[in-house]
Amino acid sequence: MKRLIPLIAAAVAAWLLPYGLGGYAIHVVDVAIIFAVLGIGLGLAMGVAGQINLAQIAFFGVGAYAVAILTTRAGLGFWTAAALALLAAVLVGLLVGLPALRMQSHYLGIVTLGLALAFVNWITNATVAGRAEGISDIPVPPLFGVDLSSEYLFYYVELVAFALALAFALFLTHAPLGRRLRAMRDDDLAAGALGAEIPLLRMTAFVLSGLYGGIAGVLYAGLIRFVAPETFSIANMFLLLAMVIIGGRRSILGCVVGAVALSLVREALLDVSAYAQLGYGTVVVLVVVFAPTGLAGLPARLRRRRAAGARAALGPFRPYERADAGADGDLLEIDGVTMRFKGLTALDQVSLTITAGEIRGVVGPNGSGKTTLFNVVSGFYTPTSGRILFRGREVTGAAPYRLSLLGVARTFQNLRLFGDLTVRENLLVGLDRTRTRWVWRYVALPWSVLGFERALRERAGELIDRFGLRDFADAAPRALPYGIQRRIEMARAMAMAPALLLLDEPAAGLNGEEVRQLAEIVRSIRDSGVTVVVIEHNMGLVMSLCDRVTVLSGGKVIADGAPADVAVQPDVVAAYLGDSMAAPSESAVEEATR
Ligand SMILES: Nc1ncnc2c1ncn2[C@@H]1O[C@H](COP(=O)(O)OP(=O)(O)OP(=O)(O)O)[C@@H](O)[C@H]1O
Repeated sequence: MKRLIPLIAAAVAAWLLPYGLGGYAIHVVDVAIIFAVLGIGLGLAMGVAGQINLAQIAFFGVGAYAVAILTTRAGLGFWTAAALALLAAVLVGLLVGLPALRMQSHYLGIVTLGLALAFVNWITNATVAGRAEGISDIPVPPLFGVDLSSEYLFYYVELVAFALALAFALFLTHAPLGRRLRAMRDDDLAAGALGAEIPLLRMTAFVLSGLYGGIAGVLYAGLIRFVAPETFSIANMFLLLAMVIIGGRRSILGCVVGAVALSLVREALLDVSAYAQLGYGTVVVLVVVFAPTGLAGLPARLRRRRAAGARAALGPFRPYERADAGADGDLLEIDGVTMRFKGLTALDQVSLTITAGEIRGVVGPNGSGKTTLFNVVSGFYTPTSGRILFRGREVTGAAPYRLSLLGVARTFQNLRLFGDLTVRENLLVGLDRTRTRWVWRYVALPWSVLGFERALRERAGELIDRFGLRDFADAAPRALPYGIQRRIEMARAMAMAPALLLLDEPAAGLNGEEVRQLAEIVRSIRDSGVTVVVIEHNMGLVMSLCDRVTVLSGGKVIADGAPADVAVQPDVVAAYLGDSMAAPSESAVEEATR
């Protein structure tokens, strides 16, 4: 109920607003709402999904021009034209999203800007689009006899459309899809390894942007009933960008506040518009430098600062239940895999088999190809030659998300936690095992998404307790000590309920006690029925933990067997281990397990 009160108050205030406004003021408000819808679309692509999109103004234009052309040239009714205009904007969103499959960051910025320029060029020169003069005489949208040529009445149409658009955007960003989009923004490699279909997610971001641009375009056509190229100019794209950056692109409400505020400021500064552009530019630079998360991000920044000071401790790990009968047979077969990078052969005809239920160590000197082996197995690289079979099924070259959904989980040597997601959200990304095509439910069955989210949160709570992370559940991981981050990464990998867990140097940076706890956790994971492969430089840990050890040197397997046997093989000793492993292995074991 407490939450409903501000919502009801806002709705009543919005409903009453036109009563206090003059004719020009209501026009300004109507335009501000359109920019707010555009801002939400841009925020979804740029802020939430991290896809630079300078074509938002073109999506807006496609929506508005499609209505204009279809009503005045093809004689369609306003709402039929509006539906087709939304479809057109979504399709253009898909088209503009295509380059995002291959390129990111500033390259994507340049390409989307190019596409926006191409659109302006087209509408300025095409006869069907009315060239520089634009298209006038767009019909008044009919609505059960309500006269929508009145800007006061059109305000209510906009208000309903805006409320729905805002509610849907907020719902998306707080649901599993939004979390995945944010995870992709933070680290697309890690998100892929956790089951996110990166190409489809990028397209989804642009489709959403297109849809919101289209809605804004339809509203604009209905309100102004005239379209001309200057409305969709690059200058206005930058104004839109300024709105979203100042408001806070990562927050949907921030985008709305920025859009409305700057629309009003723009009106106030109409007489000095030449200087106003300069002013927006300066404010944007100041915001980017001093408050990169915009106005909306300020409260969170302050809160986080306070949270960092709080005292919190890692709890004990609660072991998994033992699986009754462990699986047997070969889980992973690597068959003659070679991986070449230009002139360098990182893996050379590597063959090895991982049996279900074992803990396998992979050791070797720096640069011997261990991480490359993991990258090949988890789908980051497609091997130059050779085959990989997982549970008897060929998975050579399969995308990371596919392997993740099949049951391969991994951690990273240099920790790849999603820095802007909380610890709980990091685990939730791992727990979400759905495919992106599941997104139709967001439109058709939104309540089923809410139920799914509740179930995920319950399981996240259990995982947080099991890994002793209760005190940090709602903190940002990057503020936490290294040992805790490693524990979170392990929990996130286990959230995927994998059959095979690949751990890349899990003990790096840990102290003696943390290494002991790590060994306990890995054993418990194995006892629960998960097969573990661990790359490690800490020989004591390898000797005590692993059932078998594979030694790589120069990209080749030079030994494979029980730790004690491998440690004394002369070529292993010669290649890399020397006396660090062969002689004092027992004392090292003691040290690691003490
Ligand atoms: N994407 C890449 N492009 C070019 N060379 C690469 C790439 N990835 C790895 N290599 C090269 O392949 C070789 C093996 O690297 P890899 O990271 O697999 O070794 P490693 O055994 O994991 O080493 P470390 O113990 O230092 O992590 C190195 O010479 C490395 O420079």
